[in-house]
Amino acid sequence: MAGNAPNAAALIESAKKAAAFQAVEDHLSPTDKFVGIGSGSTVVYVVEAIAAKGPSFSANMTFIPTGSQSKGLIRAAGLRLCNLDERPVVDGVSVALDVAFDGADEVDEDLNLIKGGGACLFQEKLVAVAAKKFIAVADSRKQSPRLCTKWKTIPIEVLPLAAPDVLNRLKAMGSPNPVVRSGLPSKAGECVTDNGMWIIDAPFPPLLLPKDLTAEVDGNGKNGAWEIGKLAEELVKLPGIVEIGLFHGFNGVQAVGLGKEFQAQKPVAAYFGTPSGQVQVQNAA
Ligand SMILES: O=C(CO)[C@H](O)[C@H](O)COP(=O)(O)O
Repeated sequence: MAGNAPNAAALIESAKKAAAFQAVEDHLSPTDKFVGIGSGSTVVYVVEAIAAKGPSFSANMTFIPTGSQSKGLIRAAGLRLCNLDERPVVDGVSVALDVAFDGADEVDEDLNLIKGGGACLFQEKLVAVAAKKFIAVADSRKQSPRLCTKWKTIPIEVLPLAAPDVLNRLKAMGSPNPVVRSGLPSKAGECVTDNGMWIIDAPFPPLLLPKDLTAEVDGNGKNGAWEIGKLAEELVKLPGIVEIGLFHGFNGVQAVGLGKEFQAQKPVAAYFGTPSGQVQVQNAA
């Protein structure tokens, strides 16, 4: 019956679906009020999983999108939509999202992420940091010990006017061949984000974790090796860069202890579907 065996693409789709359904089952509580919905092909199944719970489950929930694809998914599923800047303000502060679900391009062993393969990284980061709890969903190809191992470039959202200077600066920082992402095959010219910006894909050698640093290896890029936090710090300082696709630092649970609510970029858990139908969960330590 080999002719009836699912092909590789179908196995990947079912892996994404399994991860999304399990993540929703484990992390979406019936009492949640505000829920972030990310972008990409795996998040489609997150919305499917929520819709499958029936209208009464989500009747008191409001869904916050990370871009136009995500907005369309929320609307098509008949869920209540609210833009990030339109959520209620209590005691002078916009209410936190109870949970946000999003895909990822690569996830390292400390739950740092590369995002932006779908060019939605800026709003994705805004939604992630507005959530008490951020959950990543992916298929197991995205699991990696260090970022820039499998997904070899960091997506960077830039003001178009600044792109030539940012490209030069990235080269000076050790990125061998950063390029402005093309919109082809669907759009001639550059890929334009939901925010009217461009994306630069900047290759870097595998990124170090703080625990990789030693007296000999300080992770500041001088020997080509950047530690994630140091690289992120340098990149966001560059004029013209609007946001970067590195999600790093601490997660929502740690943020409360640090008094840094609304600054947590990392997920508290990542769900990976495998081609064999299993779901592997990587929880924050
Ligand atoms: O960051 C993203 C878009 O900017 C996506 O979440 C990421 O590219 C993963 O997408 P997919 O689920 O299709 O693999």
